[in-house]
Parts: sequence; structure tokens; C-alpha cells
Amino acid sequence: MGLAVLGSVLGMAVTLLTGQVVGAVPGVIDAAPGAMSLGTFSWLLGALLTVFIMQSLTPAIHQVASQILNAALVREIGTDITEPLLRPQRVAHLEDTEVLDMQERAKGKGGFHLAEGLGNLPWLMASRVTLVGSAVIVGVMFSWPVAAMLVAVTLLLEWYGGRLIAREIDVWWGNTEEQRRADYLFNLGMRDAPKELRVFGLHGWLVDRYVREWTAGFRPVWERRRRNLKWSVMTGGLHLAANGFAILLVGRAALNGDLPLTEVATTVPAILSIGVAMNGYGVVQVKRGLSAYRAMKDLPGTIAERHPESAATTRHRVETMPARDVRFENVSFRYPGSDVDVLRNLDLTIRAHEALALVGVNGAGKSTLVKLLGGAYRPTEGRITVDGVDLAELDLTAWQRRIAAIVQDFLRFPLSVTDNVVFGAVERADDEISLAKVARESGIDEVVRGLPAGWDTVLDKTFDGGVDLSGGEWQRIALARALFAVHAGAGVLVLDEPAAALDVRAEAELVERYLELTSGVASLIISHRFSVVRNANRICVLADGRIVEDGTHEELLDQDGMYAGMFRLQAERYVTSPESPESEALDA
Ligand SMILES: Nc1ncnc2c1ncn2[C@@H]1O[C@H](COP(=O)(O)OP(=O)(O)OP(=O)(O)O)[C@@H](O)[C@H]1O
Repeated sequence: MGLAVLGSVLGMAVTLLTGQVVGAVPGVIDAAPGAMSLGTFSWLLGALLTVFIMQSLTPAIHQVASQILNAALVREIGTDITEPLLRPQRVAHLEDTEVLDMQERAKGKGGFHLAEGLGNLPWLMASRVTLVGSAVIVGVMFSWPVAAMLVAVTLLLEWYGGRLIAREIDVWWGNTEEQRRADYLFNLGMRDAPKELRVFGLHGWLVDRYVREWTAGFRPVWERRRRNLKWSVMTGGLHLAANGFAILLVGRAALNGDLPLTEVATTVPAILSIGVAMNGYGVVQVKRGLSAYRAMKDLPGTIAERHPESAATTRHRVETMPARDVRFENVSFRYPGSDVDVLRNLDLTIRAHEALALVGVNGAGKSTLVKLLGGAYRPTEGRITVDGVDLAELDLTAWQRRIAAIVQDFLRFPLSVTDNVVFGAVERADDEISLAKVARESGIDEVVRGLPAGWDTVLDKTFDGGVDLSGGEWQRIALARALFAVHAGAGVLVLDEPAAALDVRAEAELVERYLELTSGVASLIISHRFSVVRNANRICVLADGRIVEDGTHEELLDQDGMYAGMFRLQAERYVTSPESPESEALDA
């Protein structure tokens, strides 16, 4: 800011010195008595040249300084707009369009950048200094009314231009949903689904949809811009007329002999400087930046207000929980914005040190139950207790650290094998003994032996020396991550479809070791594979939003209910005669 303001002060000094130089020329040429000597004139010229060079250098220095600051600023903004979304322990805010829109605005897409706004602030200040300074020059040397007229016209037109832009921003704000969709499609094409797009021949569809969404997002902005253009041309013409009128007045005064050459030579550039000082662009950019800044500052408050999280209490020692059990008491749940209950008056007890299996058809709500257990969502009705204490009263961060899980869509970090495993408990990242143990338990020791850089191999082919694992290998990595967390002291182990991608041998190994792996923790296993489920200490069947059957494998078979029906159906398929199409499909 200092450099930008210095630049405009030097610019005015150039104007003043130029006036002095031009005014002195006739006297110096004529060597008129009382006129400036050649020596003094040379000093004056030298001063003009020096100031001019200094003025020319300031933008370059300013640019370097602002580039350095900009990098820091972009990093700071990046943190401020992602951290508030990462901080909450629950996840409902990530599905709230108001929050997502606000983040989008804070990110400042389409040029509404906070960094750009701040980058323009020095130039806006500099143009204000030029405006005031040049107006003073015009006032002192020529006419105060003319100076006032020019300043008034400049500010008025700048204000009007700002209003036009503000309307444009308002239109833009209303269209972030289409822009988000366009963004999603772009990423889909570039990164997320290259194989499916080709297999299903979707590239044409994708491009069309992207163009459609993008255009829909920006069409109202363009319409507003088109309407603004007419007014922009008119304001530009008016501004030109005001400046032209002022210069005409200077010319007339000069011709009438009322204004000496020095004053003329100073006033004309000063008038032009006032014209240039109409920094509509700067105003717009700063305004845009401020809009983004407001959204960024409002983001944490809006999230906290719309998705309040109870303050963590230290009354309960979460580190040893659950010592007795986790209970779902009359729990009902529906997702935000939905009008369907996924869980309805559900009662379930998961005892500490017990391996509990949960089965149910697709969409029964098994994964939803896990999300509630982890505190990602709160029950709409009823409560979940841990050793008798309501989960809502616990320090959610500490509780979530107690849970180790393989979720269905587990993360595949494009990092080393070690990182992928120790992320289960980063605070124990150096615990090589546990690492070796979980490698054996999960069966990834075999996988690691086959990798070019062993544990250090990056699991992403786009990196130098990186490799891609198969679905089953990734699943073992996820299992290792969860087990690492258990070795680090987690008290609840959730395995959501841990065998879905495993081959028969790996699945058999998992089944064989299952009770050993889950001993000492409260574990919840969700699987459609009865080979895995049947080994659990207890099995619960989830249907119609509640637990409809509860018992051991043998007990449930004896009950001859839903579990028995599902089990027999699956078992039958494995023993169908070799000629049947089902059996061939299974073999395949
Ligand atoms: N974020 C969400 N918003 C709204 N509805 C959701 C959301 N996630 C899941 N649902 C719905 O909740 C219901 C239960 O889903 P859930 O994933 O818990 O089932 P599941 O028993 O784990 O199924 P599967 O065996 O197929 O994995 C489904 O009808 C699903 O459409």
C-alpha cells in the first residue's frame, strides 16, 4: 500500500515538475532578465528525470512485493475456508446447501477472489490519493469549482459503476448450484471416472451436460452484464465530457492570457489524472474481495448456528469407554432434508468385548447405524448411550478416536503403504511392532513383499514409482488400518463389508481369525456374506428400521425367521448342482 501510494505521490510530483519545466522554457531560451538560469533549469530537469525514474520503478517493486504477499494470502484463505468445514465432528453441514454455497462464495469462483480484492486495495488507495492531490493542483493553479466538479463527477460515476457491478455479483451469488454441478462434471471427466466414462461411452454426454450446467450458471450474469454495458457506455461518455469541458476552460483561459504557461502545463495533466483516478475496476475488485471475505468470516458462525455441536465435557473418561456397552435406546433417524425414517424406534445393545454382526437387506440402514454410532449424525429421536452416558454429552472427538472402522467407501490415500496403515492412529505412527503385527493379521505382509519399495511404495500410479493395488489388496490395507487403531487402544471396531472385495482364501483367513482379531473390543461387523457373519458371538437382523431378530447363528436358524431364510438362500446357491446357471455365475 505504501509503495502504491508513493507511486501516486511521485506521479503528482512529475506533474508539478513538468509544469515548472515547460513554464521555464521560454524564459531560458530568451535568457530574459529575471528568468531561470540554465544551471537551475538543468537541476530542474534532473529532478524531473529522477522523480520520473523513481515513479517508473515503484510498480515493479510493488509487483514483486504483492506476489510474495499473495502467495501467503492464498494459503491463509485456503485454510480459512476449508478448516471450518473440517472441524465439526458431525457431517450434516456437508450436506447443507446454504453452507456449501457460502463456502463457494468464500472461495470466490469466477474471479471474486479475496486475494484479488486485497491485491487491488493498494491501487484503489493510490487512485484516491491521485484524485485528491490532482484536484488540489487544479484548485490551486486554476479553479476550485472546476476541481470540485471533476471530483464530484468522478465519484458519482464510480459509485454508479459500483452499483452495476454489485447487482452483477448478486446475480452471480444465486447461481452457485449450477456452478457446483458443472465443477463436479469437470472433475468426473478429468479425474474421478475415466474408466466408466469410456465403457459407457459417456464422454459426449459429459461434455454436453458440463456446457449446459456452466452456461445455465452464468447466463443470468451475462444478461445482467449486457444490461450494464449500455449504462457503462453512457457513464464513460459523461465522464469524458466532464474532462473535456474542464480542458476547454483551461484552453480558453490560456488564450485569454489569464493563465500562465506553467499553470496550463500543470493543470492539464492534473485534470487527466483525475479522469484516470476513476478506479471502477479497483472498486469492483475490492467489493468482490469483501463479498468473499464476508462469506469466509460468516462461514464458521453459520456452520455453528445451523449445526450446533455440544461443547465437549471432560466429566467422563472416554479413553476407557465402552467398559460395559453401547446402547441404542428407542432411536429413530432420518437424514437432513429427507422425510423418511431410516431407523425407527430401534433398540440395540453392543456389549464391550462382544463380536456382534448386523445383517439386513440393501438399504436397511446398517451403514446409517454405524454413522450414528460414530456420532457423525445425531438421532432424530431417542438416544445412544455409552456405559449409560448419552453420546451427546461425551467429547465427540475423543469418542471418535475410540472407534476403529472399515467403512464401505474407505479412503485410499495416494501415499505410502505405511501412511495408509498408520493413519489409523497417527500418534502411534512409529510403533513398528504394531505395524508388523497388523501386517500379519490383515495379510498385507504378502502384498508389501511384492511392492517395489516395500512399505514406502506410494499407492498411486500417477506418482514416480507408485503402484495401484487391486480392490482386495486395498481392502486388506483398510483392515490393517482399522487393526492398527485397535492396537493403539481403540475400544470399538466396526467392519462394514470387510470381505466384499476379498478372494475366497483371504475371506477364509478373515473368518478364521475374526474372533481373535475382535477380541477385547466391542465389535460390529456388517456383511452380506454369512460365512463371515455366522462366527459372531451374536447376530442382529435389521429390517423396517429396527432390530427384528437377535441371537447366535444357531438360535436364529432355530427361530426360522428372516435370518434363517436369508442364510438358506445363500447356502443353497453355493450347493446348487454344477449345471445350473447360478452356479456357473458363482464360479465365474
Ligand atoms: N446421506 C444420505 N442422505 C439421505 N439418505 C441417505 C443418505 N445415506 C443413506 N441414505 C438412505 O438411507 C437408507 C439406508 O442406507 P444405508 O447405507 O444405511 O443402508 P445399508 O443397510 O448400509 O445398505 P447396503 O447393504 O446396501 O450397504 C437408504 O435408503 C439410503 O438411500
